Amino acid sequence: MTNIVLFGKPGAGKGTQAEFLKEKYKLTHISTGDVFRFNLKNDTELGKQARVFMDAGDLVPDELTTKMLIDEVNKHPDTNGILFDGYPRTISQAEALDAFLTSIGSQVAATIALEADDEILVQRLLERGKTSGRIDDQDEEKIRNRYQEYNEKTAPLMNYYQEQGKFHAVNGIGSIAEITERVSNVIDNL
Ligand SMILES: Nc1ncnc2c1ncn2[C@@H]1O[C@H](COP(=O)(O)OP(=O)(O)O)[C@@H](O)[C@H]1O
Repeated sequence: MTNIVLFGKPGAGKGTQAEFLKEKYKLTHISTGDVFRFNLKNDTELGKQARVFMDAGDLVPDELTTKMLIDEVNKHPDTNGILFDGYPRTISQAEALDAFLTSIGSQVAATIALEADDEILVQRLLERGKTSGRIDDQDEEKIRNRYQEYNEKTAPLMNYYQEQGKFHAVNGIGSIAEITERVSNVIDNL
């Protein structure tokens, strides 16, 4: 299994790139944000538990998120590899992911970060909020809260993966195709 973690701030383009990369490398794309939104929409028990956190732009608690993530991965026993989008977002999640992948005889092959300037990203999210219906994209204060969550809880993961020699940064500004090309260069050289 070639497991890739797509890493980046809210709005950095993880979901957009994932759509191309999953086709190109025949990977299973798991977006924790999408799984949560699906559960919210269908008003499942998980959705009910996650809603308050998501609507505020806070992270959903690790235990709930990790359980959901493992359930998703287990739905694809024969996959070539997983493209993780939005997970892990905390050190505790990264450790849980490592432990889980080790338990199935696998590992993270690489973490690829899409880098972009905060101000550009906030504008992108506000644009997306006009059409996506996502509550967390419509309010600048909630967006700023997501960046704060990112800086406090998610940014430390860069070090975590750097120490393992698995961290690769890619310039996330450019056309979608240009960025796919940059990410592909990293994957092709693994
Ligand atoms: N790994 C995670 N841990 C905790 N909460 C998460 C995780 N992934 C997604 N969420 C929740 O879902 C929301 C939306 O996720 P996502 O679409 O990936 O966000 P963004 O567009 O901000 O990158 C997050 O703000 C958070 O509340």
